[in-house]
Amino acid sequence: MLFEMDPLPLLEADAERRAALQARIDGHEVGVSRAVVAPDLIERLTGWLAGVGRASLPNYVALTPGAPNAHRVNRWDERSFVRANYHQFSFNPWNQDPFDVFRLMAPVFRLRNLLAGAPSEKYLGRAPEEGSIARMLFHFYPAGEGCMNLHRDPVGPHQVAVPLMAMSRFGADYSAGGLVLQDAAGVLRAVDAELAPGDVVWFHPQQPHGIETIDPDTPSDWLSFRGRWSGVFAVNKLQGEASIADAADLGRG
Ligand SMILES: O=C(O)CCC(=O)C(=O)O
Ligand SMILES: [Fe+2]
Repeated sequence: MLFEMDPLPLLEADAERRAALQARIDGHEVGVSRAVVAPDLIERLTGWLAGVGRASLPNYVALTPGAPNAHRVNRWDERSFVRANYHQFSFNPWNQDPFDVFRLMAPVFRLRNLLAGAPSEKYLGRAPEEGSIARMLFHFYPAGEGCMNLHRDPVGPHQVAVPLMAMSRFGADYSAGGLVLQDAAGVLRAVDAELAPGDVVWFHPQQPHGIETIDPDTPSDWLSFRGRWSGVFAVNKLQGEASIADAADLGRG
């Protein structure tokens, strides 16, 4: 169900290619950019995050200017617009880290902005723009319990396409559940089997999507870090801002 996209540098350089890509995304087709980050680097990054996840006390940190990067555990947290079970590791552009994640992920954030008609570096500076900032979020869905309800994300000047990075291997790290997207005919389709760590899928924010429970028959263990990682290239409003609409939870599908 995925279509292969032009390489990111070609898309960044060519408005016509971007328009053709966005037309397919608007039609609820799902594109994929292959090997945006090398798999061995993904493995080092997720290994580091798992260590942070085991050793740090999880916290809910409000998104305010200068907020720290954070590790949060979300277990059906009613404060979330979309109900889910996962570890979240959030990175804000004003903080630095050993992997230089915003430099590593910059080509994806730039294309995300250009598709939305925004300057390529928007939201990536040290200060918020329109009350919003780019955030690199790493989500870990533990086997046995990790999931996210089906939902639609808002469309606006900040986004017309959502990029998500695969960071685990279907069939090796887990063998059931994962990312599902509703196609134009209304059928839910699983895509993880078609992805390798470091691949990025691009889809329309209003296209219903979610994470089906990872290996639902496995006893869950929030500290083993057996399960599924993904990378989310987000633009989020700061606490108290109304500039961006909220996501809409569609339940368990
Ligand atoms: O964690 C994922 O891969 C999906 C995240 C998502 O859809 C969202 O945060 O809106
Ligand atoms: Fe989403």
